[in-house]
Amino acid sequence: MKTFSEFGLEPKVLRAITEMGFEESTPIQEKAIPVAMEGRDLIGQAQTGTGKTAAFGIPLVNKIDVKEERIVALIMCPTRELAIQVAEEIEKLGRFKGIRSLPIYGGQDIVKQIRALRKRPQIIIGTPGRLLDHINRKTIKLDDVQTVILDEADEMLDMGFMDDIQSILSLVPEERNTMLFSATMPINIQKLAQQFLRNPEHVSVIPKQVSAPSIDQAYIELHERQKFEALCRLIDMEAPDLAIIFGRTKRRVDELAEALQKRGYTAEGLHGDLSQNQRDNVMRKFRDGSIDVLVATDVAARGLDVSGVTHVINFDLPQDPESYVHRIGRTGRAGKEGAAYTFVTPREIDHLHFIEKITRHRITKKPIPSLAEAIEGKQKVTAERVLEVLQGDEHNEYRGLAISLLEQHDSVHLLAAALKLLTGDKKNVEIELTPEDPIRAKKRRPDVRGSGRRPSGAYSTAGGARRNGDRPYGDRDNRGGGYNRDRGGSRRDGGGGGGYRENRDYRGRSEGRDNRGGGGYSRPTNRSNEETLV
Ligand SMILES: Nc1ncnc2c1ncn2[C@@H]1O[C@H](COP(=O)(O)OP(=O)(O)OP(=O)(O)O)[C@@H](O)[C@H]1O
Ligand SMILES: [Mg+2]
Repeated sequence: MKTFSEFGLEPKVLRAITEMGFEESTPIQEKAIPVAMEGRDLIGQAQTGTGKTAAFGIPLVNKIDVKEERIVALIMCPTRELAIQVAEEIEKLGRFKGIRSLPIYGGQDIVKQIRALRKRPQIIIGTPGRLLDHINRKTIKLDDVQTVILDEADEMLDMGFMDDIQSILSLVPEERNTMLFSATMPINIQKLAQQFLRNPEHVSVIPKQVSAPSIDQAYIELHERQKFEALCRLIDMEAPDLAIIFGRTKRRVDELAEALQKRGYTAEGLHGDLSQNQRDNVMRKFRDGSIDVLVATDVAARGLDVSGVTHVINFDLPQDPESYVHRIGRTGRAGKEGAAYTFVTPREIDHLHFIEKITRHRITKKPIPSLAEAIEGKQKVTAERVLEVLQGDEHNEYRGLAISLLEQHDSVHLLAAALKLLTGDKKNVEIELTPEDPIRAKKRRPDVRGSGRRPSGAYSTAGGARRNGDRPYGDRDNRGGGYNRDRGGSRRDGGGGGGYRENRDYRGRSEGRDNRGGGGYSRPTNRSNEETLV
């Protein structure tokens, strides 16, 4: 691997990279940085968590003149959280140079954004909808833009941003450098690239597996009603530093976060029905460790980079293999190890095997953790905490008390009692979640079924293995069309007792949109997508 000093970057940029703790470039960076520095258009593909942001961020920050008072670069991202995250990374990279960058996204006060724009940022990082708003209000001018970057391009198209992206790109001067990053290269991305990129260099890191090898993948087969108990045991057993739990719908996420809180875990939910402020708060708390479990819909599956995420748990099986790869890719980032667990109900087993086939990775079956394993896990954490305190000297003030207690009691008993107190008893709150319908594999087109063939051609690389150029699930415009989700209603728990009672209370579900599989949902074209979609 190359060190960053070999790219011929400015000393100030190099210094920023060093301060960020990057020593060697990642494979995608090694390939992409020289191409970008030559000013060539680029299409980039690489596995999750391998530093794509810096792959375009470093050459971008390197080439911008700090004296510039106009917007010279535009980065488009699918979600607000990603815009914020990418902006933070750009900010860090450009610190010593004094580069001014600004995230622009829906849900944030537009007047505040207009004020921030007066500080003459050189780089704008935005979601397409809100960007277009500013362009129409003439508060953002693209006449001087020399570099455009599309991050998570396939996701942006899936979210219905094609029209917006086209409008935006057609306003940028043709004489420019364009870079497109995408996990997959479906036909609509290829068309977009043909339309807006000039003789692009394909920069891809082709992995044997689609997902990062540093992620240990397992699944647990269980019934819907066993999921919550299994989740608590799994968390206790594994004692994650930080965990992300994915639920299928917004309702699911809300219920799950609340249920976990009732059991004494520090968990919060993240989905698109929360206000921007709430979303920012949850993300901040998760990043600084004041909560250690984030329960999320697929809104958190793409691109989000929180260091210290040791576990991803798919409480509900994801809709498609691609979503699976992105969800589990929230752990095992930047060369670290991670564990991914997926809950699968018996009726969903076929779907899981399909995910295995497309991702070309075997997912190991594991049993539901036993109560004993859960308790053991919790006890281990307590013991570790005690031993950690022992390292310091803050416990010295308890020595007197310890001595006097030991004079009266047996040492083992005494320590056991203290450990019990520290471990805390699980709050035995009865929890009921509204059951979700199982995911069922759609009837696949015969040419795709079971083929699992390797992709070929320049366009089908990393992500191609998943997609295979074809769409195993049909067109994503109506993703979910084949699942039973689009009944427009769902069973609701009748409450009472330990199990589920069906009272056939069907209700309309806006949550369906979390997975873009809800009833009657088709690709939106309105500009407030990023506010409503996930
Ligand atoms: N050369 C490097 N050395 C060490 N860490 C790095 C390096 N480059 C990037 N990182 C860190 O790796 C993490 C993942 O990077 P990033 O978010 O850019 O991944 P990504 O490829 O965009 O992933 P995704 O596909 O999920 O969007 C970040 O925390 C980033 O700071
Ligand atoms: Mg990314």
